Amino acid sequence: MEPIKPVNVAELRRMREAGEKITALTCYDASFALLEDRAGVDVILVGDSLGMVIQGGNTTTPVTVNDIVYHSRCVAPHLKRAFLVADLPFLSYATLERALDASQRMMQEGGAKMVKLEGGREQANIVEYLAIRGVPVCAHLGLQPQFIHKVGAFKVQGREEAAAEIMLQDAKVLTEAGADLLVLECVPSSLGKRIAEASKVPVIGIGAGPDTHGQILVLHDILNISPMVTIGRKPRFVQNFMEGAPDIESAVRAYVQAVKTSKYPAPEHCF
Ligand SMILES: Nc1nc(=O)c2c([nH]1)NC[C@@H]1CN(c3ccc(C(=O)N[C@@H](CCC(=O)O)C(=O)O)cc3)CN21
Ligand SMILES: CC(C)C(=O)C(=O)O
Ligand SMILES: [Mg+2]
Repeated sequence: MEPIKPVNVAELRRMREAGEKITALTCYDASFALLEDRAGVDVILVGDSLGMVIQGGNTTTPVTVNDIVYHSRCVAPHLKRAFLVADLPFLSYATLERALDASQRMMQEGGAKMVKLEGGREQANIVEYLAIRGVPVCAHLGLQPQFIHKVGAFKVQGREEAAAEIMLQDAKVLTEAGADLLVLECVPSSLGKRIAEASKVPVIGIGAGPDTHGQILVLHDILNISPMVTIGRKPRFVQNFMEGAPDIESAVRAYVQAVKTSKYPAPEHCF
């Protein structure tokens, strides 16, 4: 049997070039790390969404660096192939020094291979500061849940042409600063397509339409057990992959297959 080749930044770029969709999913513990890795998920994110699906809050604001490090440590040792990304939580990258300290912990203690941070061109100096020191960075544009208390609600971003232009430029500035990956959340499909085509690095979408280079969803959402879908309102981009699946691993495999074959997202999941 051939040894398993771990996914890295170069492999993600190759997949984009080859037109192979990148599959990504959040994960917070060992059992699901083993399951997702086995199911062929390419990118695994220890997301600050854990504030909602693990801690039961309404926002990601209370999540700390310790929380992400703890869950990354639960996940990292069990991945043979998947590429592990850790979210930098609220205010953990408010200064260059804090961003570097938090990233050091994510990589050295948590075992993450990349950190993710929210925001546009205003974060470029932080992205550069990390990238030139060997910290791979994923930038996160569109809906930025860490801005919920300033914005008031989780809603679609970049609907106006002026806002779309700014986001396109942000993507360019962030990749020029050294970002190796982009997450694009809750934007019209037309803007998802424009940013994906213009970007020099792979773009992974969530509610960003079918034309990004990959898709990411929150694990508990595809299993239909997150408070947001059972108690609250289900976001448009969420699909329940437990429907028709005999068990959890089959549901995760169905998600991977649906992304790889571009069956997900369907028009009803897009803005
Ligand atoms: N369980 C879970 N799933 C997620 O996808 C998720 C989290 N938690 N926590 C962090 C953020 C918050 N996210 C959200 C939360 C709500 C909507 C939402 O209700 N969106 C409306 C948009 C309405 C509009 O502007 O038109 C929707 O209908 O999808 C979207 C993303 C995505 N992330
Ligand atoms: C939804 C993804 C992109 C995320 O940032 C998270 O899970 O925290
Ligand atoms: Mg997040």
